[in-house]
Amino acid sequence: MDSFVSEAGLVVPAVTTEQMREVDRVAIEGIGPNLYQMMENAGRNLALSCVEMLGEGWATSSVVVLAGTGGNGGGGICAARHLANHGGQVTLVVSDVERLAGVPAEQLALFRASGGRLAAIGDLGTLETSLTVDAVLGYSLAGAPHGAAADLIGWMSQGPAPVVSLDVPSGVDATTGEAPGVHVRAATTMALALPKTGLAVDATGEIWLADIGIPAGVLERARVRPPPAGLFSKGYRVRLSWSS
Ligand SMILES: NC(=O)C1=CN([C@@H]2O[C@H](COP(=O)(O)OP(=O)(O)OC[C@H]3O[C@@H](n4cnc5c(N)ncnc54)[C@H](OP(=O)(O)O)[C@@H]3O)[C@@H](O)[C@H]2O)[C@@H](O)CC1
Ligand SMILES: [K+]
Repeated sequence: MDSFVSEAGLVVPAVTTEQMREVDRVAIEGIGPNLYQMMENAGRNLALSCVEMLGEGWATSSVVVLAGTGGNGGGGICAARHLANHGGQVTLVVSDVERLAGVPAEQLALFRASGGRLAAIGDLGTLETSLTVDAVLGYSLAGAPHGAAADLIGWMSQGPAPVVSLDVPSGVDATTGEAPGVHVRAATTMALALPKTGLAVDATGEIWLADIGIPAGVLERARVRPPPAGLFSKGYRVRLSWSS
């Protein structure tokens, strides 16, 4: 079993998709955090990672955010809003705007009010990007990517710009690390709450773990080991490495 270790040497337990789904269920159906809170923390941490990856003068670089129709997409749309709010040159492309619903759809309404640019998937060929955010598919990947999601993955693979993936590189199975079809090769992957067992693969690139505010009591109720105390003592994102 691959273990994930912080730069301070703390061993962080990894979870399968099923375990993460149970954590989400306990949080959303129980005492919280609710999906709005978790997605906001995810998106804000992702925006901060983008700013750090682009460095000084980040706001003059073009950022393309590719979002799918579910929670992964919602986190990407949220990050796009935060970047646009701070003056970034952000272009958002959603795989299928009509299929957005619930909290992800509300994230899009917020993005539209941010002044960021929403482009159609047909405009992909015209887009320039210095950094691409991969928020297409998360841990609910079901089979080989198809349709618009596959098109977005293909677009990311053909360009030189680095890709930062939210939670898991799109097309990679969050439990096994296998890719049933096309998948993203990320420069960086920002995992949410806990590393997934499927992240111990090269497609992940650098692994960062973002805290999205889930208390230890919720993890314990989901029968998942909480991360070691002090893991986030220096901030909401920590770099992890894995050793097979
Ligand atoms: N606490 C947390 O951890 C939080 C986690 N969060 C994030 O949510 C993510 C999980 O969200 P999720 O369950 O909505 O699914 P997600 O992975 O976004 O997929 C969405 C859609 O993709 C599609 N699709 C699937 N397979 C496909 C294929 N082969 N080829 C093409 N399309 C395919 C399918 O759409 P459909 O086919 O039904 O139209 C499906 O509905 C998780 O990874 C994390 O990033 C945040 O919400 C914050 C809190
Ligand atoms: K992703």
